[in-house]
Amino acid sequence: MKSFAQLDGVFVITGKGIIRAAGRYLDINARDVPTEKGLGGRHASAAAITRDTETIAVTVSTSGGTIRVFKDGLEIVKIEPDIMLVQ
Ligand SMILES: Nc1ncnc2c1ncn2[C@@H]1O[C@H](COP(=O)(O)OP(=O)(O)OP(=O)(O)O)[C@@H](O)[C@H]1O
Repeated sequence: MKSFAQLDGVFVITGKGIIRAAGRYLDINARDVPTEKGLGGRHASAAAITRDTETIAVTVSTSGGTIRVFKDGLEIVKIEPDIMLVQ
């Protein structure tokens, strides 16, 4: 998985956690999706695919490592890497 993560594009993972594909391009119209200022095409298309299909999308930003989860076209979780809680 680590080496496939080097590919451009997204992983497609089933609800049961099985990876179906890697390095896929999301061919979707992301123009009207509300994403945070400064985020690019990858985050917008991740949000858009959850608006148009029954999916969730998880992104890890290459600039800073912020993790976001999108559902129904909206960001529902945001985890900043410097606020990591260790139990
Ligand atoms: N619709 C898409 N499906 C899959 N990959 C995409 C899509 N749009 C952009 N990417 C890829 O994501 C990478 C980052 O693109 P971009 O900088 O526009 O996204 P970003 O949302 O700012 O993400 P990051 O914070 O990681 O840079 C690029 O290599 C680009 O090819």
